[in-house]
Amino acid sequence: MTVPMLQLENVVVDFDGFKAIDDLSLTIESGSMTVVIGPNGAGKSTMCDSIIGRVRPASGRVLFHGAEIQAESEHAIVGRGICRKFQTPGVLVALSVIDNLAIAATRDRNWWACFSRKGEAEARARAEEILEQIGLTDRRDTLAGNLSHGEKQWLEIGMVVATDAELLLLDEPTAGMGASESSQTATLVRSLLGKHAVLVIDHDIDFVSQLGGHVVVLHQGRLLREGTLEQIRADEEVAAIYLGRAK
Ligand SMILES: Nc1ncnc2c1ncn2[C@@H]1O[C@H](COP(=O)(O)OP(=O)(O)OP(=O)(O)O)[C@@H](O)[C@H]1O
Repeated sequence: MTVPMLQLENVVVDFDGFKAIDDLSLTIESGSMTVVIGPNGAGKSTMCDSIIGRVRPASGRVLFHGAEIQAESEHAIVGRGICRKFQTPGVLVALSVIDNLAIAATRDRNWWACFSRKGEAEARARAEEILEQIGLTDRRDTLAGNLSHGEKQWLEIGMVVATDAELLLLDEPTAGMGASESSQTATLVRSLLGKHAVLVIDHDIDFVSQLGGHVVVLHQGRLLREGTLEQIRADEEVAAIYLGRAK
């Protein structure tokens, strides 16, 4: 029997008696796409926080390739190959696009990073590849601070990709984007699958439908439903608590 890449087993996250995550179990396979939706306060960000070690579950387990990681430091979890992009772009605004990517590609995920930095040439080559993948070739030498909001988001996705993490967590990658940029983002995120597994949190149902992944609906910290978007859309309870409300 093969061990799934990531498993949440009965995870509970408790903030002073309030269960932000309540007995959540979830499996993510290598190379796959999982899209997490749910109303405000459903626990989506807290779920990601529990995967990357930012919050500690009160009970339950988080397993990466079968190893328990719920008590590990964020640093150790990044070292295992899990990397998160936050909603707000965190690019280095005074550096060019290519330099941002090269720095991200240089960072060695292992704890001895300072002794074993990837070769400069290797990192530059990887940065050029990613530049093309994120569609910013013609912005190569532009300072990141001069990019549009959408371009910054793509650069940051590129920086997460440059870490070569196996599991990428993308928290609202289309925040602040228009329809055309969102659609390009969906194409970019889909292009990452296979080499990476991607977990996306997003509110925008058009974007979710363009991603075409396995959809998980959280509600009050619990897994309400999971399935294809079509199955989720057809579910009356989901419509009542989430899709109906979003209309
Ligand atoms: N550090 C904290 N201390 C106390 N309560 C918290 C903390 N972090 C989150 N919560 C609460 O936990 C619940 C889940 O929050 P969370 O941010 O995970 O939801 P979400 O689904 O990501 O929401 P949104 O879509 O609005 O970002 C909310 O009721 C929130 O107020």
